Formats: sequence, structure tokens, C-alpha cells
Amino acid sequence: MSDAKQKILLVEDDLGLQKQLKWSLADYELIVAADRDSAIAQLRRHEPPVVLLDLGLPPDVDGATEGLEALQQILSLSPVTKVIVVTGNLDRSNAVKAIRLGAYDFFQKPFDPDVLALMIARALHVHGLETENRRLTRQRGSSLQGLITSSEPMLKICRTIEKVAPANATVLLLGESGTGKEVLARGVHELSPRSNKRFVAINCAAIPDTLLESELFGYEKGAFTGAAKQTIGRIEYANEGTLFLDEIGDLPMPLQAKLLRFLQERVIERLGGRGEIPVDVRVVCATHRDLAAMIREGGFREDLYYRLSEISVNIPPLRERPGDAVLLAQAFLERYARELGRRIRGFTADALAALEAHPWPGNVREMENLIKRATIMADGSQITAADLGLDAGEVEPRPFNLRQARENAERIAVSRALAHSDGSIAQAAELLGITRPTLYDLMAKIGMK
Ligand SMILES: Nc1ncnc2c1ncn2[C@@H]1O[C@H](COP(=O)(O)OP(=O)(O)OP(=O)(O)O)[C@@H](O)[C@H]1O
Repeated sequence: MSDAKQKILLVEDDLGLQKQLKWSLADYELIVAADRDSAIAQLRRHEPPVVLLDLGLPPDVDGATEGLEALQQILSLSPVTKVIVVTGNLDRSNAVKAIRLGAYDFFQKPFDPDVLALMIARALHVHGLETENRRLTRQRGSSLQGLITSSEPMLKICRTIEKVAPANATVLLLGESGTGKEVLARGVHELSPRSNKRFVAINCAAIPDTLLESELFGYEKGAFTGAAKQTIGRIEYANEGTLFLDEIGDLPMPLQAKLLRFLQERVIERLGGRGEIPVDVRVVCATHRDLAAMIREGGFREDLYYRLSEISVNIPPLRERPGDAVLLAQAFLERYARELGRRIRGFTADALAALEAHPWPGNVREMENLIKRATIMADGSQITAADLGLDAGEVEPRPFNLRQARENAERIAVSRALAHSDGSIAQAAELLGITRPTLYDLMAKIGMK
């Protein structure tokens, strides 16, 4: 544990007050800013958990417009920061306005050092709890290694995988390309008693039909021209571990029959071999195809389908996972900025809007590639929509209509808050500075589930 002092940002233009506060808050590392611009610069630089913000900032020292503007900017940049606003003695209405905008608390001048110290200690405590909570929720959300999500449907799938992993049941993962089927298949393996054995993946669509059989079942020396030595197949190689059959919908009919036989009897015969070899594998398979339609059209065996789908899991596409686009983008940015040694901190507002508006036909894979490329190409310290190569046309045009503008802003704020709070409504409401029922109402109003 480091015993470094905790940082507090003081936004105050009165030099006398600055001095006084510096002295009474000596237990903290006090960072001082005298106006909105420098406050934002210091916020970006130090990321303080608590900001003490005087609402009467220049040029509007007698009003609160500049202070309220600063408050909104601070919260939009860092929704987890606790902002305590400082107001004049008779300025209750602005204090209430600030709370409505998401300030954590307010404090009226002239200030009482003891009360202020108490308020700051409490804000730091709440901030610490929330950070820990987010960390734990995130950890819980990603009990499947490498899987990032905060959306309700995906978290539900994680829970399902956790439940089915220890059993030996065959799992069928259904979902569009790039939705994370292989990540989930690995999750099944990692959380199963077979985790210390092999996870063997084979993509049935990537191997020519003529080779697939020998690839799966192996062959004896001389089984066919070119079979120079005995070779074991992937099924046998996965013995005691997990076999992941990707793109199972592309398995040719004759092999479907062979696979079915293996699943029923749990023995294989190598090509050109004479004996049956017992193999103990857990089978997980996946496809982006509509197997039911394939069965109707005679392209997939119904009996094999039932064997494979003891547990069947439908993975939603990225566009149906509220909040995940931004969360994944942030995680990929962090990863690639680190790996590529680039100092890039986050996304601009237009990039966030574009990320949320894009339909992601290639799902998480498309997102990962896009962020990696943008991390390499970006010139500034933040990634813009242009860096992402997302067509400006894909971002909703900025509306003139105030109601629509408000709704757009609300939608972005709610998605971001949900992403930041790993889908917890209670936390998201707190980040947004509204009550839970208000958040539910807001989500219903803007059509978010
Ligand atoms: N929820 C997630 N969190 C983090 N990374 C993810 C997530 N989902 C997918 N990925 C990453 O996206 C890429 C594509 O995922 P994956 O290969 O599992 O998709 P898939 O559904 O199996 O695709 P395909 O059907 O095309 O084989 C991988 O690099 C994977 O690590």
C-alpha cells in the first residue's frame, strides 16, 4: 500500500480562500485551479477522486453559469469523481441545480473547516467503495478469462457458462461471427475439471472437406497416398481435454454421420486403422448458421443436432449489448496503447457517439481491429471518430431540435454510466446523479432496455 496523500482538486478563484483551504486540508495533496479551463486540465492530469468546486468562477463570479458548466464538464469527463460544490450563503437554488446535475454534495460559504473535512472524508470513502465495487463486479463479470462485458444479456450467458462448465454436457454456441464464441468455448474449458488438459480447436469451415476427416480422426501409415506416418487426429489429441468444433454447420454430411457415431460411442477409428480407440473428450461446438433451417433443408442431421445441443447458448450480437461497445472500446484502447507504447487517453465525444451508433456487423472482432488501427494511426491524445474511420454519416447528425439533442445526450450519458458501472442500475443512477426510478423512467423514455 502506498501512503501517498489523496488528491483533491480545488477550483477556486479567491486567493485568500485558496490559502485558507490549503492550510486546513493539509492532509491531502491539494491541486488548485482558478478557472474552468485550468480545472479541466488538472482533472485530466491528476484524476482526483474529489473536486471542490466554487460555483462563482470567472467571468461569472457573482453567478453560477461558469461553475455549473465546469461541473458538467467534470462529470462528463469523469463520472466517478465526487464533486462538492461551494456556493454563496444565499445561493441555495444553484446548489440544488448542481445536485440535480450530478454534484455529490454542496457546501455553503463561509466555510467551517471541520464540516468540510468531514464531507471530503465521506466523499473519498464513497468513491473508494464505488471503485472497489466496480473492480469486484468487473472481476465477477469476467470470470471467463478475456471476456469483457457489462451488459445484462452477456452477464447472463457468463453465469450459464459457469454453471454448465463443470458438467460434461456438450455445449452448442450460436451467434454471429465475431461475437466471442471461441472466447466462451475456452471459458467452458477453463472452468471445467479438464482445464489442466488440452483445449483443441478446429474450424470445420477452414479445412477442405477432403482433409477434414483425417484432420479429425487421424490416419495410419499408408492409409492413403502421402500418409507417410501414423498421425493422430484432433479428437484423439484432445483426449481428456476439450474439443472445440467451430463452424459445425459447415461439416459435410458424411462427416456428420461419423461425428455422430463418435458422440454416441465415444470411440474413434483412424483412417486405415483397424481398431477402435476410446477417447474421452468434452465437446463444445459453435456456428453462425441457422441449424434449424439447415435441418429443414436437409443440410444438417437432426439427430446430430440433438447430440450437440445438450446445452445451447445464443450469443447476442454486439449491437444488442447495451453499454458494451464503449466498454470494449475502452478496454481495447487500454490494451493496445500499452502494447504499442502510445500515450492515448480515451475517446472524444464524437468518437463515443460513433462507437455507440455503429451497428458492428463484424461484432467484437471488428471493434478490436478498428481500435487497434486507430491506436496506431491517431495523431492526438484522444481517438476521434475520424481516427476510427467511422463514417460521419454513421453518427447521428447534430440535431437543432432541443428535445432531440437532449435525448441524444441522455442516451450517451446513460450508456456510458451503465458501461462505467458494469450494468448496475444503482451505480449508474448514482453516477448520473439521479435516483433509480428516474433512471428507469429515463431508459424507458429513450427506448433503452
Ligand atoms: N466479450 C469479449 N471481450 C473481449 N474480447 C472479446 C470478446 N468477445 C470477443 N472478443 C475478441 O474478439 C475476437 C473474436 O472473438 P471470437 O473468435 O471468440 O469470435 P467467434 O464468435 O468465435 O467468431 P467466428 O464465428 O468468426 O469464429 C477475438 O480476438 C476475441 O478475443
